[in-house]
Amino acid sequence: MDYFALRNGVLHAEDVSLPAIAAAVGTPVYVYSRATLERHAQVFAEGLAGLDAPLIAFAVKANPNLAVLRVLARQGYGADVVSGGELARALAAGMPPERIVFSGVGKTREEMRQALDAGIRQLNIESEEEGRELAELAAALGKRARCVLRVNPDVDAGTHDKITTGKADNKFGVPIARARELFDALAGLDGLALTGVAVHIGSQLASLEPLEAAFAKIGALIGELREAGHTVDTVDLGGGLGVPYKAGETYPSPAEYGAMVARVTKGWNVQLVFEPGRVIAGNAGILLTRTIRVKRGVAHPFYVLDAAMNDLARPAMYGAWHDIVAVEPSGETAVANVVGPICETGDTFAMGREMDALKSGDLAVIRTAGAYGATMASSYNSRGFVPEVLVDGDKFAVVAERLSAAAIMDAEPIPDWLD
Ligand SMILES: Cc1ncc(COP(=O)(O)O)c(C=O)c1O
Ligand SMILES: N[C@@H](CCCC[NH3+])C(=O)O
Repeated sequence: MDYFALRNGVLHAEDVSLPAIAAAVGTPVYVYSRATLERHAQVFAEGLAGLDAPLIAFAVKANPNLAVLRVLARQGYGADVVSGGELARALAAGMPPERIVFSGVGKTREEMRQALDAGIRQLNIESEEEGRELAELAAALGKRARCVLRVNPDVDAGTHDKITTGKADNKFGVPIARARELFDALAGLDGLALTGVAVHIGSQLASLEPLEAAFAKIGALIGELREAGHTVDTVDLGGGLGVPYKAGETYPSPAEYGAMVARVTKGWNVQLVFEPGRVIAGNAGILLTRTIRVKRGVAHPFYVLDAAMNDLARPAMYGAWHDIVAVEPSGETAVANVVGPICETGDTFAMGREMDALKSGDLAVIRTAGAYGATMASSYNSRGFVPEVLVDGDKFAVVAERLSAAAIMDAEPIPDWLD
């Protein structure tokens, strides 16, 4: 069921018409559907129903909005965080520390301390140096840091190069071949309780095969570590499930993913942790925008939107496709270039795209923008930060205010010695 659907010719988010949101909040604006977030959270959890009490930790980087996190916390979700800021958000949204895991290749000492103070479930350590620093810090605080070792299985996830994380030359994790040696070095340290492994090979995966290949390598590693006398009670399988960005595309379902995981992890006898991001939030959000100008081009017209690459970076950054549709489609289609107003040629959402015809003033929607959308926004060209709205049935609320260019200027003092 699509909670972003036409009703009497007008696109709605659940029971709220998008023109009503545009009138109240202005554009561009991200709009999230609570019902969609909840359904995705439930479908993902149901996909894992064959497993013994897995921990599902939403990858906060995908959508760190506090209201969104609160919705997921209410679904029993925990959080996968990668910075002190994300940790603070997960806690503020009501995620219990025992459901929070901390990933990331460059945790600072201060962030480690924050994690220890909060008493989170585990830190996923990514190097020997990090493990030693954490051990020393925890011991000094009279604690033992619960942690797992993130390994790099050298598996090609078959996704965009910039979001592949499990190939040998990527910065993430430690080479799987060194895992045993690092367990030998770290597991005995006073300040550490190193009792598991983590793996995450990339994002927007279109196939389960690379995941299965990576998980099989983890299975072999568990045997090797246990044989060497180490405890392995936790395995964090990361996130990565892709979602359709084009109408009609299909991706592996959470049920297929869960069945594969159940088959591969049979007999592991560990607590499994999952870190889904995009599959939960991606199709739970859209970017609502207004057409500022329709400009004649050589081959195709340019539709200049009031949303730009600073609001949604994915097309400029990865050449990513997002469907773009009119909020009140006239039934006419056109072939157009869809761009933002920023002074970069890369500020382009689509080139030569057959789509709903738009004229100046028309509202349009960029779909599948609930993950890695607002969270990657900037204020480039001094456009301010895009606001966010959460819809719940027939009501909606601003859950992130527009941070205006003026508000940003307020945080930029000019030193008096420049006078
Ligand atoms: C460690 C880690 N876990 C989880 C995720 C979430 O990935 P996705 O949004 O593809 O599920 C990411 C991002 O790729 C990540 O780096
Ligand atoms: N930002 C990326 C995903 C990165 C995943 C982070 N590990 C995207 O929009 O597709």
